[in-house]
Order: sequence, then C-alpha cells, then structure tokens
Amino acid sequence: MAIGRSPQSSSQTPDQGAARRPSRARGIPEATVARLPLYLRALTALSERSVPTVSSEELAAAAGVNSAKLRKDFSYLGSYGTRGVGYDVEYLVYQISRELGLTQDWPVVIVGIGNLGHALANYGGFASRGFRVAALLDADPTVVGSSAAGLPVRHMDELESIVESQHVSIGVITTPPGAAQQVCDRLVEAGVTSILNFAPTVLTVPDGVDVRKVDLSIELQILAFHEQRKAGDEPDRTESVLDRAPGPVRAAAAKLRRAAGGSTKPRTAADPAKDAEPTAQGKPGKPGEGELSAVMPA
Ligand SMILES: NC(=O)c1ccc[n+]([C@@H]2O[C@H](COP(=O)([O-])OP(=O)(O)OC[C@H]3O[C@@H](n4cnc5c(N)ncnc54)[C@H](O)[C@@H]3O)[C@@H](O)[C@H]2O)c1
Repeated sequence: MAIGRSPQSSSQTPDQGAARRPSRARGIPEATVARLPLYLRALTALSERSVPTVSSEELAAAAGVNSAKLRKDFSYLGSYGTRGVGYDVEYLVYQISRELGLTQDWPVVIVGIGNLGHALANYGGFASRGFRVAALLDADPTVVGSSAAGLPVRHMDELESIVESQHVSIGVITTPPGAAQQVCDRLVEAGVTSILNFAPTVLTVPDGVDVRKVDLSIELQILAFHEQRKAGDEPDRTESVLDRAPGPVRAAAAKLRRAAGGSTKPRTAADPAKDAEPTAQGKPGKPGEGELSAVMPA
C-alpha cells in the first residue's frame, strides 16, 4: 500500500495536466471525460422533452461548453453528427453513458452518516444515474443501527465484508476531516479503487486509486472573489468581508498590507483618503483588490 501514493485530482475543473493526460479507456483525454457528464446532463434533459436531434451549438450552449470543443470531444467517441441535422439525442445519451460506464450498476458505500451522509443517502440522483447505495457505514455506536433512506447504518467493522460481497469499487467519505485519511486507507485496503471525498482534507492514495474531492466552500470562496471584484468600487463592502473573515484570513490580510507598506488596520469608510493610494505595483488600485484573493486557496 505504501508504494506510489499520489494526491487526488480536483473535481469541477480539470487541471491542465489532465487535459494532456489520456484516459485509460481508448485514449480519451481526461478533460474530455470531465465534460462528458455535462453533455449527458444536457442530453438527458433534451431526451426527457422528446427532442430527437440537437445541433452542436445548441448542445454546447446547454452544457455550457464551447461548440468547437464539443465537436472535438465527440470526435473521440467517433460521433460526428449529420450536417444540417445535428446529433441524434438518444444515440448520444447511450454512447456517452456507455463511455462513462453508466450502463452498468455501480454499488457505492457512504462512510460517515451524519448531516451530509444522510443528505447523500437520501439523494435520488445517485440511483437514477446507476449508482446504487450498497451500504451506509459509521463508527459511532449511537449512529449504527439507525436508518437513512431506508437503509440501516452499519458498523465500520463490516466494511471489508460489504465491499467484497457487493463488489463495491466506489466509496464516498463524509466523515470529519481528521478521520478521512484513515477511512480512505481502509476503503482502499478493502478493494475500493475510486473515492469521492467530501471532507476538507487532502487524501493520499496509492497508484491506481482515483480520488475526486467536492468542497462547496471552495466554490463559495471563488464566488466571493468574483463578487469582490464586481464590488471593487465599494470599499466599505470589501472591508466588511475582511472584518468578518476568520482569524487567519484577517492575519494574512494584515501581513499583506504590511508587506505593501500600508496600515495593518482595515480601512474604513471614515478613511476615504486611503482609497486613492497607489497599490504595491505603484498604480492606483481598487480598495482591497489583491488582498483577499492572495490568501485564498488556489
Ligand atoms: N464538501 C462539501 O461541500 C461539504 C459540505 C458540508 C460538509 N462537508 C464535510 O463533510 C464531512 C461531514 O460533515 P457532517 O456535517 O455530515 O458531519 P457530522 O459530524 O454530522 O457527521 C460525520 C459522521 O462521521 C462519523 N465518523 C467519524 N469518524 C468516523 C470514522 N473513523 N469512521 C466512520 N465514521 C466516522 C461520525 O460518527 C458522524 O456520524 C465533514 O468533513 C465536513 O467538513 C463537506
């Protein structure tokens, strides 16, 4: 287990290395693989409305992808559409589902049945996409024996036998971050080779194990960054975000201000003259610009 441990890849945005890295299956780039679920979601919506065909432009808009990229992605599947007609919706749904391995049943275990584990267990979208929740597991004896989504919560001691008997290859981790690596190790030891990690921690896994992480707070931080940019001409608002930020963020912001030769105190509405000061680059800048973004995770 100790050989070749590697950190997980990030969900949501395929990294640049991933764009070049061919998928194990028939040389499809990972970046294309990451877009296939977006196409599938858009195509499924069209299929539900009984739309027979779709142009690359329409589908690209529905999936939020550039149409040239879409055509290139579909060329990896051997799907080129028909000029003047477009793509056959039903056939593409089948083709992408097959490529993603969704034409087979994927039993999944969820470990850590607290708030989030419950919510995921109750989420109907897994089953409708071929991901059957095979078992819910927890270490807390007061949680074990309760039920969620009609399934009993089972003790972690049963993990290995469940994974083996139900041929589980995908595990979902919804434990506190401190327990996540240990749970991950146990899942991998038991034979799980794909992990969806909701705990805000970086997991290391051996070669051959895929980890995807989901962190809604990172998405919110990215939105906060864009909101801050949009509100760049509203200094009061930006400062109030920093004032309410957690201690380490405030400390880092103060450090950046010191490094830039500015005051360590947050600027206030009663301090308007500071807003006209040049930034560290010597150009007039928007108040607060570059501060919060510099301390946010990449
Ligand atoms: N990714 C996201 O967007 C997102 C959103 C919300 C919460 N979270 C994270 O999800 C995790 C769960 O959050 P929550 O609010 O459901 O927490 P919670 O405390 O309600 O539930 C955690 C559960 O994990 C169990 N657990 C603890 N150690 C375990 C172990 N070693 N083996 C098995 N089970 C164990 C606990 O008994 C508990 O039932 C946290 O890490 C939290 O930060 C992530």
